Amino acid sequence: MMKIAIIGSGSWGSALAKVLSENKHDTVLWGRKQTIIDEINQTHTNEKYLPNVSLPKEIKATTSLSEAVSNASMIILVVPTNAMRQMAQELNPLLEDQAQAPVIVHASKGLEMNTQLRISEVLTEVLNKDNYQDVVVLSGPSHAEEVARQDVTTLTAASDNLEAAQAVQQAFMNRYFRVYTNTDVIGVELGGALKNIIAVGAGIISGLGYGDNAKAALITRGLAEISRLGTARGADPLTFIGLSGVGDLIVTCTSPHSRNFQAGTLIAKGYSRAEVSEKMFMVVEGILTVKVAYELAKEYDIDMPITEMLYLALYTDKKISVEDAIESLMLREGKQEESLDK
Ligand SMILES: NC(=O)C1=CN([C@@H]2O[C@H](COP(=O)(O)OP(=O)(O)OC[C@H]3O[C@@H](n4cnc5c(N)ncnc54)[C@H](OP(=O)(O)O)[C@@H]3O)[C@@H](O)[C@H]2O)C=CC1
Ligand SMILES: O=C(CO)COP(=O)(O)O
Repeated sequence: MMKIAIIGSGSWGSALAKVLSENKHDTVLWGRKQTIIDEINQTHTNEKYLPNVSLPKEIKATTSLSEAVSNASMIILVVPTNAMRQMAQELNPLLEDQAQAPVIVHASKGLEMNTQLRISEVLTEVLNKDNYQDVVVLSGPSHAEEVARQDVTTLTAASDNLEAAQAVQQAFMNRYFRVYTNTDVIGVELGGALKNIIAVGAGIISGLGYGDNAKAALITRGLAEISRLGTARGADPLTFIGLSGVGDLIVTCTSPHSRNFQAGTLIAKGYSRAEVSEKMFMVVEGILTVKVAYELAKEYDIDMPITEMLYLALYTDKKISVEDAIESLMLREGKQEESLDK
């Protein structure tokens, strides 16, 4: 058993802390809001982010980053993608004097705005490489609410160093939480980040009353465009038919638990991007990732028609209605079906 620090006491950080504590690890959960930290310590709940869940009383919560990471063998970052750089900068000096360099894990899903970097790229860019062992990505179809009630869940731990991925696998595995390893970090991170875009689209078509045919079309063609961009960025195409690809697409595009899906239903009701962000108090990564993916698609000259339509609807004043966007997707030139070329 080891000390594991979880950085981020939102839905996913709290659910992961619950799993690790149930696995008897010395689990410390860091968050920036004293009220939430006090609630976790005193009533063993986090009603804002994980309602109606009893957390193990052994979880120690703190607002002190140095207390959280001191002597931790594993540090798991679970803050929104665009807070990762800042968190890594704050972690850097705290890792200087550790007796043993920790494994760094992240379990978030997005691409950094402005730099277009994957989260592991941000972490390796910022963290002093002498002060940590490896970076591991934990991803896959896993709603926090379901993990918290011990529903059967499968994930992927990916790292360039298989042994580091195996360490994460061992820390988390139990009768309801099964972890596979993978060495395709690029594919696992891109699958997790880009599926959020398609989940926003799924929420939109559901909100507009389209049926299961449309949903299946969106998931399948969404997977095709995720795979095209992913392989152009160096991912193994097979990764996209794994847990962090099609697995996560299925879970987020078909579930009302998904915040990205919920955001899509609000867009279908006519709310603007700013209004949706305001109404959803939890992080909706897909709305930001649309912009980054659109820019990458242009840069790499990749056809990503669903992403492009969402970008036009959310980020431009073209005033394209969702119905018009769907019609224009449907009426594009007829094509031959294949997964990677067009
Ligand atoms: N929820 C889920 O089921 C899953 C989520 N994920 C991914 O995990 C990541 C986190 O999501 P999730 O936990 O659900 O998000 P939530 O919205 O539930 O929680 C976000 C957490 O991040 C904190 N936070 C926000 N901004 C900052 C910042 N600038 N610096 C430090 N902390 C900050 C919030 O703190 P505060 O309360 O102080 O604002 C809160 O604790 C996302 O990338 C998401 O895609 C992955 C798998 C499953
Ligand atoms: O990534 C998730 C499940 O695997 C959670 O998705 P949402 O952020 O859309 O809720």
